[in-house]
Amino acid sequence: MSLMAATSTTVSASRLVSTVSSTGELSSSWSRGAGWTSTSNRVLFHRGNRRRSSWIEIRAVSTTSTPSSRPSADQTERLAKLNELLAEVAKTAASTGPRGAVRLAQGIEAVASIGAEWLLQQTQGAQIAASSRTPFALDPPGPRQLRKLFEKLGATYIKLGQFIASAPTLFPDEYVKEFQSCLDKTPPVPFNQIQAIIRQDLGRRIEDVYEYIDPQPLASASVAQVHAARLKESQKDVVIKVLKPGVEDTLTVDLNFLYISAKVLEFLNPQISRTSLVAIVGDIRASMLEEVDFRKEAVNIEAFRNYIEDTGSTRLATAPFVYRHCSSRRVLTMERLFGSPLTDLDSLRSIVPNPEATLINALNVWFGSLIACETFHADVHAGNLLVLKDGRVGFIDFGIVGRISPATWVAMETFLQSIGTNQYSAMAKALVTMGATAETVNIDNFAGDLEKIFSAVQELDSDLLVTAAGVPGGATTVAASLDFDEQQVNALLLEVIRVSESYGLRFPREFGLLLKQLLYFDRYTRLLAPGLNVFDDDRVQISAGRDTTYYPPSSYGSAR
Ligand SMILES: Nc1ncnc2c1ncn2[C@@H]1O[C@H](COP(=O)(O)OP(=O)(O)OP(=O)(O)O)[C@@H](O)[C@H]1O
Repeated sequence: MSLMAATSTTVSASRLVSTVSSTGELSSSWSRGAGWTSTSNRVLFHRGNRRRSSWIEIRAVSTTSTPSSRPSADQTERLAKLNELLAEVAKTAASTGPRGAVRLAQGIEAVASIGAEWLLQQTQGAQIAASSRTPFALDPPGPRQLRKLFEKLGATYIKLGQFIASAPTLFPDEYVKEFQSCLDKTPPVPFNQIQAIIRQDLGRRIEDVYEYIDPQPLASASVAQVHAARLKESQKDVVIKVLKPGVEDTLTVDLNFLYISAKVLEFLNPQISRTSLVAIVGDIRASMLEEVDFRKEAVNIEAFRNYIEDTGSTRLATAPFVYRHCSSRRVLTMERLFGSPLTDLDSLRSIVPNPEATLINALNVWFGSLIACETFHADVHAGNLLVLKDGRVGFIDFGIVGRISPATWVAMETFLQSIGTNQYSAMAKALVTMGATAETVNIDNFAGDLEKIFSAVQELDSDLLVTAAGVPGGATTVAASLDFDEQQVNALLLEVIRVSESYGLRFPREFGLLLKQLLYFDRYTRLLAPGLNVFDDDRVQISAGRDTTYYPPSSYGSAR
């Protein structure tokens, strides 16, 4: 294929026009005067009109001399790929429409403000260095700036940040660690906008469905806002989770952008395609779209409720009943659970004198759901596990769920049992089964490395117990020590993954999600029931869904 044949395509979209001339010059322009032009070694970005315009030029500097002006087969192929990519960019940009331009402006503003902050810090650093006559080294923008940028960019990027934090099998350590603290607290949307969404989605007058809705939200995060309410007919107390306005638009634009970025990255660095970047983007896309469709969350909640009923454990645990007649894609009306977060030790002790039984039951119910339900609750943190006034454990927020295949679960089971019994060879074999690899792994060496990691954990445990014991019963202080502990959990998870990867293993994302949840439970246990070892206690049924025995809270002296 000749160069000209490969590049003589014209791509057009409603607003963005991208052309490739017969001389090989590629150009693109928006109808309002912005655009870009590229030749083989130069890209010019243009913005403005005839009177005022500005150009940015990016020049490719070749480090090797070109022996001949005839393109090689490789170059021709890349040019053809570039052409395909441009066609895809144009198509995606067109489908994104004017929302894209607005979002682009927001993006530029966010980048500029984080950039300015970074520049200020560097300038201050340089001034201090100059006055103290010490050498100054520029601190390049890194994970911290990216995390702050994501927080500024809102919903999609905050979720993306949380995805990165939950996927140490896919992303580098420093980013996984930094994104653990990606804040998902955004100012509430005015109540009249929330009412408008409820009205539109339910297609009824609010006063016909609800006795009242508290205008003051219970919670407001980037994607949803939660309001307490009461149903009109049944007079039941409920909460309404409402998708914030504009979230879907932002998501469409941002996901398109992510998709294009993945494509561009793959084009620029073909090595990347080997790490299946597009598959990762697909995973991100699917999990985000699931989280903003509350009908999916309703299905997850109901599956969990059915499982609780089928296993006869309704006296021990619950999840909110979903009121389907007043729920939709953007509105989720569910039973309001009154309780205290599992980590609020003071309130917890006033409800259940001995929290150990409550915790064991929560664990057994959750383990059981891993196999019995199609999805498992993959976001059981302090705020999403409530201890209700009657002593039951309430599971809320089924927005993030994981799926685990039976094959992975079998290996996971062996892995968990080996943690409890310190059998590192068994642990190494289980990890090799889960992490697909064509290489032959030296099990003895791998087991030795794992042993080093897990012995370090024993030391962490004693640190944690001292922290917890030194607290004079205040819930805030206990929560603070848990925050600290979260970092340790993540560090341990990252360590297991890093060592495994050094043996050529790559785990599915579900492994990371599952292991992280288990480690959290392990940490909670050490606070709430120091005598219990999650991984090696007969009362904890890791063998999910098989002969699960539940322990009546009375047998451990707790009140219900
Ligand atoms: N069924 C419920 N009963 C009582 N309170 C609830 C219920 N559902 C949600 N809440 C309250 O609303 C808060 C936010 O709910 P939820 O976690 O479902 O939303 P979210 O937007 O996914 O928040 P995040 O991801 O930050 O946890 C909860 O922490 C809890 O305080």
